[in-house]
Amino acid sequence: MLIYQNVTKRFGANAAVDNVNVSVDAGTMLGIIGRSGAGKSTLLRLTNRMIDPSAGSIRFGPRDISHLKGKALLDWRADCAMIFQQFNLIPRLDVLTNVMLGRANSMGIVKSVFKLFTDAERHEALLALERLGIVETALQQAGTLSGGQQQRVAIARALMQNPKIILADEPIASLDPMNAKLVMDALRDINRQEGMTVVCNLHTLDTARTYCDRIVGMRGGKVVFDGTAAELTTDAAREIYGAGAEFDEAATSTTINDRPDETGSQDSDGPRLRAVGSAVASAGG
Ligand SMILES: Nc1ncnc2c1ncn2[C@@H]1O[C@H](COP(=O)(O)OP(=O)(O)OP(=O)(O)O)[C@@H](O)[C@H]1O
Repeated sequence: MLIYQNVTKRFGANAAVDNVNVSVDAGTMLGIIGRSGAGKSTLLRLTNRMIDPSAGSIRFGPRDISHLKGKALLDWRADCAMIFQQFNLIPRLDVLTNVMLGRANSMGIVKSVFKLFTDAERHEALLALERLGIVETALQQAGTLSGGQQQRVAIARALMQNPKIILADEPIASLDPMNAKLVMDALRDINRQEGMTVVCNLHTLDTARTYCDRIVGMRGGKVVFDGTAAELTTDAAREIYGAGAEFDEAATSTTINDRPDETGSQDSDGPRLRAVGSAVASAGG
């Protein structure tokens, strides 16, 4: 279980995350939504402890991860895989090596610098790539792959880390709808197959609705919605994104929806809400 208790992060006078209280059951696929600047990335960076909270605590199972230092902090970062919008691969290295670098935290800096991987690790990395449907790219330079392929390499690298939780910071924001769907399908598959907790920042409301068991909506650093896709009503979406936001249907190009029956029947404003999510994201970010 992941528990945020009165978590605040201030940058000067600005509370980027403002007294957040959320408990996430193990094995949940959690989506965090909100317009640009709402505090989504800050919450993830607090979770993997790239930054320290100004107040409050974050617990993962029995560990209070908000005040870890030294080896305990390194251990937590190894347990906590992070996927970024811009993939963060090493473009000149081949795909297989990039995936095996997921082991770097546990194998030590010297071994990873000299790329001293075992046959078993190579095999495991190939299996991860196969699972992601891109094993044929194993010997290509990572930088030559499409964005969607690179993000799947990043997911394979995360799997190689043997994490206890995956944090994904807008993993599909740079991808076209088809690749976005492949990446979200992969994250959901890992969540379902391994029972792995996945926390995913998303720009688009419809993606959160389609893929997430639970959705947290942030605005101005605060949690203003916490519920299921079905509970995310028109009013709740307005509260998250700001009422009366002007939007243009043409800005809704990043919608993905592989469960049209469910999302289409939840309420008659479904397409409009999707438009609000995408348009606000486009305008703000
Ligand atoms: N390192 C920092 N120094 C100062 N202010 C910061 C820093 N990081 C974030 N902020 C501020 O904190 C607030 C929340 O930013 P954050 O990046 O968490 O929002 P977000 O919801 O992830 O936005 P986006 O969707 O655009 O990524 C913003 O006002 C931002 O300017």
